Amino acid sequence: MAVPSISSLAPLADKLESAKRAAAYRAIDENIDFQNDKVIGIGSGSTVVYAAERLGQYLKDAEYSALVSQFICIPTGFQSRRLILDNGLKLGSIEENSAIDVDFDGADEIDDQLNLIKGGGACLFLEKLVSTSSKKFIVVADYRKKAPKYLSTNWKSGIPIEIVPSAYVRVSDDLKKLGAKKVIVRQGGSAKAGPVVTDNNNFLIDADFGMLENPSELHHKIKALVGVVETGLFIDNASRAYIGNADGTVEVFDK
Ligand SMILES: O=C(CO)[C@H](O)[C@H](O)COP(=O)(O)O
Repeated sequence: MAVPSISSLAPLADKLESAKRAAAYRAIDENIDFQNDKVIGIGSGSTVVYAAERLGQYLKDAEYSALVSQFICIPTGFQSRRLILDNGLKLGSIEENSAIDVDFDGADEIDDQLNLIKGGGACLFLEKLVSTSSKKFIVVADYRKKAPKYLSTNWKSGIPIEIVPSAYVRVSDDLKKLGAKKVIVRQGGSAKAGPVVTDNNNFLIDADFGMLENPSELHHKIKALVGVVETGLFIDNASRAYIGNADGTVEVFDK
């Protein structure tokens, strides 16, 4: 079955979903070198679902099938592992494939320098490991994610930070000393009594520092705290961002 052209797709009932799909499909179409790429990163969240779906469509297309069936796809957590398997793609590990050709992932917010806040889905550590191991990191997102200028303008939940569980009190105190207005250990809510546990058996803190004029400096200060595994600030990492709009158009931003 031939890969359907984007212009031939019927719009989805939900405009937001159509925007995510348009961004993710175009990102896959324009950023994979089918002859030469071998290792593909597949991130986490609701937008990258469409990126995996698009790659699955290429797998079913006789023209691409032999090449795509040889692609090794590297996941960023449990959800993305399922996306890879459910679309018939070959699952690999970062241990065996530490050099990735191109990675596709979502974002919680994107500034005008293509710095990102990530970790809304609790997968930030593996997302950073995979994206920083990739020659190209392509962000796929909908129109709600573009910050007018600075990060933490639209994303109000704070910066997600993965921490070693036993350090949660110490890190919370240290984050307040760094200027955080609000620090929360992320809770499972009605789905789990107690903190969210990441795919790496760690906890997450969401720390609200207000609007971020210098996300790089803040990232380095947080990263230096004892007990911090990684921050959800992705600085100077993304190569390009595809942002889907409600009217079906997609904007592309380059680093
Ligand atoms: O960082 C993430 C998970 O840790 C996701 O990529 C981010 O939350 C974006 O998700 P969505 O595509 O659902 O908006």
